[in-house]
Amino acid sequence: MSNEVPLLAARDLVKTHGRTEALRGASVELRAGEILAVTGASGSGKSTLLHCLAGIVRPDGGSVSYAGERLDTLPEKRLSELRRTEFGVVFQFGQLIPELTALDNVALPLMLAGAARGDAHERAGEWLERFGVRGQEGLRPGEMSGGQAQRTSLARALVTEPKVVFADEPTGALDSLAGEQVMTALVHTAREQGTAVLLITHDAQVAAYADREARLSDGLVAPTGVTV
Ligand SMILES: Nc1ncnc2c1ncn2[C@@H]1O[C@H](COP(=O)(O)OP(=O)(O)OP(=O)(O)O)[C@@H](O)[C@H]1O
Repeated sequence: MSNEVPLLAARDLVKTHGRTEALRGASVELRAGEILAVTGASGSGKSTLLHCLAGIVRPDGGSVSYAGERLDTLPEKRLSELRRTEFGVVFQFGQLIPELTALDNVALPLMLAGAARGDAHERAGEWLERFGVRGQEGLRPGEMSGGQAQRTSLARALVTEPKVVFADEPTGALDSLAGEQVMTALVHTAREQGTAVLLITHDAQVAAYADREARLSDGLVAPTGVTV
């Protein structure tokens, strides 16, 4: 283990959904620029861990710190600002806005951050090009292939140049070729930008793209992180 201060750290996280203890004292760290795969069986608590780390859900116990700041106790206003400026998220089913074109979907986070429409569109176009979604800027998500839509989601997650991208099974709905293209694009861009990635997957081939693996089992992270 390095002595470097982690960018994001969860300690002894507990989260209960009704009677289900999704997390039972899970601890995990993510360093700046690191790609960490969180793996584990279905129901082991992977998504719940991601939601707590990304400040989407507050844990019932334990702590989450981002760059030395406690997220779990942060007022909602500051938390949503942090999510908007420092974090990007990608889910299994892209979750693009179906009524908006690819260009507008990617421009949206910039406009929410105050960018003018023209500037936001220009940068969104550049990011779509980086992710190989060239010439499809005017398509709506339903008119794109799964891989194109997911690469558009990556562009949307990275367009604000966040410090951390949270990716929950980003290839889970794709065939293996499209999945490889998505992972290659994500890893390449994260390395280039120095973006840390918390990648949830149950697929060993996807986990192999990461620097390190943390395995969840019944709401706990296995004692030693496995290096891949
Ligand atoms: N909103 C919720 N309400 C009730 N139970 C929930 C909720 N979210 C998660 N759970 C339960 O908590 C446990 C952990 O779920 P979680 O989605 O975090 O696991 P996971 O490892 O991501 O699973 P999968 O790989 O199937 O997505 C599961 O037993 C799940 O059924």
